[in-house]
Amino acid sequence: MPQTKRRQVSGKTMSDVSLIVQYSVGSPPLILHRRSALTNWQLIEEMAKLFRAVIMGPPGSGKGTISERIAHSFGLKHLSSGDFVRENIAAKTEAGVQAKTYIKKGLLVPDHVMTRLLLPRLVEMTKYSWLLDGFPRTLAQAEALNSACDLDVAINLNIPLETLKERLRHRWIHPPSGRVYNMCFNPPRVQGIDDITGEPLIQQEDDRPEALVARLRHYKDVAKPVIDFYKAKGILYTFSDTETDRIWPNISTLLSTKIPAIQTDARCASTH
Ligand SMILES: Nc1ncnc2c1ncn2[C@@H]1O[C@H](COP(=O)(O)OP(=O)(O)OP(=O)(O)O)[C@@H](O)[C@H]1O
Ligand SMILES: Nc1nc2c(ncn2[C@@H]2O[C@H](COP(=O)(O)OP(=O)(O)O)[C@@H](O)[C@H]2O)c(=O)[nH]1
Repeated sequence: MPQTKRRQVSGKTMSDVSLIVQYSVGSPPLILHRRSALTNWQLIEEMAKLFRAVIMGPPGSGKGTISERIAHSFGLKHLSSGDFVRENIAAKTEAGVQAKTYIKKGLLVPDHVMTRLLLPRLVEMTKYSWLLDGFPRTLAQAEALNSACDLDVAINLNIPLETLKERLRHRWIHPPSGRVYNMCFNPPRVQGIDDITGEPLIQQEDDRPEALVARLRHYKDVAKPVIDFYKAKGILYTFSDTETDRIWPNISTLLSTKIPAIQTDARCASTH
């Protein structure tokens, strides 16, 4: 698992060896004394509780930007539904071919195609902690996800309409990778050019203010039941502000209380 680096301390016998488990980048390492190899390995597997979260919010609310910060600071895998869709389209999988027909028309991919495309990818991630960005967008997707795994946290970004319009007016993307820039907030090194590949950036048609109002109306309709679903589960955390840099410390504080809490539980278990 990416945030859980295990290494054995050398120079000791197998029955005496300690394991150092680091749950997240920068977190204090948890040292486990290995009295009996088999039982403690089993214990460690149980203790290595994985962290699973989703991030929701309207277009332009900063899901991608904040997900990158979370992934970087807490060592979680950032799973983007948009990236999965693009990968499947590029690989011409059956779900990818179907998804492409909807995306070309500027539509959301239907739930059954989206879950067929995404859930197998989550199965590949069973050993990792992750943050899922862009899924679920509908109640049907939230229910499908719920039957596949237990979530620890659902982050909900609540950003004023005028801020969304302003951000998307300045959003430029690199379509093959999904990399996102903003001419004010995080501009590319050379205007209109992707930093990594040197390829041209584009502005999406549906980031125009006229298109955004319709997208937002649709978002509100489909997101409300998802938000209610996570609220009822007691895992919903909503953040409201106009600036990512002001939201970020609050999200960071929330996650640092959640991720070490798992570590503390594990430490208790190791002493019994
Ligand atoms: N959970 C989903 N359900 C349905 N369609 C999806 C989902 N996730 C992605 N898609 C499809 O893939 C496309 C690209 O997704 P991506 O999240 O990268 O961009 P987006 O829709 O412009 O999101 P945002 O503006 O919120 O960043 C979407 O426009 C949509 O057609
Ligand atoms: N001005 C400004 N732009 C931001 C801020 N946070 C994110 N952005 C930009 O706003 C746009 C939308 O952010 P993004 O992360 O793509 O949002 P998403 O659609 O929810 O994934 C991108 O161009 C970001 O670079 C912010 O606090 N201020």
